[in-house]
Amino acid sequence: MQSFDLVVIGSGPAGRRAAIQAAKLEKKVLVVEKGSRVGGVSVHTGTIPSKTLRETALNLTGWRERGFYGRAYRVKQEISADDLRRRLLITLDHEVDVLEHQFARNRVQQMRGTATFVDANTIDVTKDDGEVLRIQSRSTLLAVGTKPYRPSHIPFDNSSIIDSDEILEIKELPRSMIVIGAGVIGIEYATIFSALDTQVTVVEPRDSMLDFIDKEIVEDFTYQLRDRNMKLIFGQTVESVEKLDGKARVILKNGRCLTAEMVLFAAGRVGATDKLNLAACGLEADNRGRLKVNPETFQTAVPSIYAAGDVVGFPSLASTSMEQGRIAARHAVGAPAQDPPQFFPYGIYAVPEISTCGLTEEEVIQRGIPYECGIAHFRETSRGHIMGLDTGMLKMIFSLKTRRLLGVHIVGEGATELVHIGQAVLNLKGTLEYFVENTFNYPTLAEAYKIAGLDAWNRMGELKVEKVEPRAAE
Ligand SMILES: Cc1cc2nc3c(=O)[nH]c(=O)nc-3n(C[C@H](O)[C@H](O)[C@H](O)COP(=O)(O)OP(=O)(O)OC[C@H]3O[C@@H](n4cnc5c(N)ncnc54)[C@H](O)[C@@H]3O)c2cc1C
Ligand SMILES: NC(=O)c1ccc[n+]([C@@H]2O[C@H](COP(=O)([O-])OP(=O)(O)OC[C@H]3O[C@@H](n4cnc5c(N)ncnc54)[C@H](O)[C@@H]3O)[C@@H](O)[C@H]2O)c1
Repeated sequence: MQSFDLVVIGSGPAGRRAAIQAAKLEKKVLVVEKGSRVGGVSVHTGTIPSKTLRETALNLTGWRERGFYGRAYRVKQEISADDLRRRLLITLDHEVDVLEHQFARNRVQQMRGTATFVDANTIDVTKDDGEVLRIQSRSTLLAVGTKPYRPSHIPFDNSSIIDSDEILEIKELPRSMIVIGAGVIGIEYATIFSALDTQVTVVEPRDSMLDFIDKEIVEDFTYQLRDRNMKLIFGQTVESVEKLDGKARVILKNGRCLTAEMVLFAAGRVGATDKLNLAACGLEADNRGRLKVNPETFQTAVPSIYAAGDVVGFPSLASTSMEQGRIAARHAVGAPAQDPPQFFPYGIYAVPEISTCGLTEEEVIQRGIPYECGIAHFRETSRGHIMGLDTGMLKMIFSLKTRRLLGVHIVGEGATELVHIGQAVLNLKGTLEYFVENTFNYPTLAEAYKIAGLDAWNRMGELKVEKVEPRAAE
């Protein structure tokens, strides 16, 4: 029986980063992956495919040029599902190739099959042909991720009623679509298909969407979606979903009946822990298949077993999963990592993008911190004029007492890139003066930071600097 210092189950962002980190520390590492290719949800059905689809949709529709040439402008008149898929396959091949090369360079061993616990340090790997290999692990990292939540009362048919994995396989672009669930996945796909001129309706049981985002940003975003004729139905629960002559019908609890060519059910995800036989190692998942860990070490209740990535719940991002995997691996092999910086960014690749880092205005109020905001609209920047942008805004929140940046919130073109300037200032504990006193490239959208900084400065006034007596020459 082969034995390893660290066995990583799952090759998504958490597993991949963990395996390479442990290998760099000269440990014997094995990655077990049940999928046909390494990369996890992130590469095959999640982050990379959805972002590639978004980029293709924006390029082929000419979306970014519509500010100049009008809403009817298109780069390609008839866009097919194959047009969208073509770029996807090239991107995915490249991602897998890079990852396999990383594993090979770092001598991370790989095994294809489904991992199941025999006991806390023994794992069976069942291959596709039924062969079972037994391995021994000093430590194990569960980086098994999640899969779409598919309740039994929804008649999924992989054609007109689908989940977010199946959307990548559609044969034709639907003319109309109902998206159930206004979470990040639902909203990203809803806005991408709306950009492709699909008539989109979103149904969400809560009274609003994206509750963890600053309310003012969500309001601006919501206005933009409604302005382009997307239907957003909040506070309504779905009673039933039915197939209907090649279409689908969604009946809401209030009696409203919606019909569309396609329904995307995007009401959350569940941890992929069902195949692990957790009972054999003394662990138990919650009712959504998720595992509890120590948030500093990612150790589960069983000391030699760690869990990281989506299987441990919020924030469920590829970016944070990688970092969690790295921290877990270091702890598992006895080389603990330093605490990560306090603030990480969150990027929602909807059309338009949203990105945020630090506290929202609602959180600042809740904590009783005296504050002031500065806002810039992209149309106030010269780069915005050049790009034909009439939407997009950047908001910063500052402490009145310390003048430190507390949060940065952006909606609009380039938001997910722009946010990193604010993130750096936040984590380096910078103040309003950084934005007011620094020179930014011109013309850029980053100039919005300067404009928002000046907007806050106009309300907060000058920094009161006590006069310092010049020191005598030493
Ligand atoms: C549609 C969509 C869009 C997203 N967009 C973004 C985005 O823009 N930015 C972002 O940061 N995040 C995004 N995410 C989230 C991101 O994909 C996840 O946070 C990330 O993939 C989680 O990584 P992970 O390592 O936890 O596991 P995953 O990527 O979920 O990978 C888990 C792997 O474990 C394998 N596995 C499971 N069980 C077993 C077993 N028993 N034996 C062997 N192998 C097993 C699976 O086959 C899978 O390959 C998106 C997710 C989705 C679904
Ligand atoms: N850009 C990104 O970073 C990105 C993109 C996509 C996904 N993700 C991650 O993937 C995770 C999963 O995303 P998600 O959108 O599937 O889940 P989610 O939990 O974010 O959203 C699910 C939504 O569905 C609604 N809902 C729940 N039950 C419902 C029901 N029965 N009927 C109708 N609506 C219902 C919820 O109120 C919620 O708004 C997220 O945590 C997110 O962080 C990240």
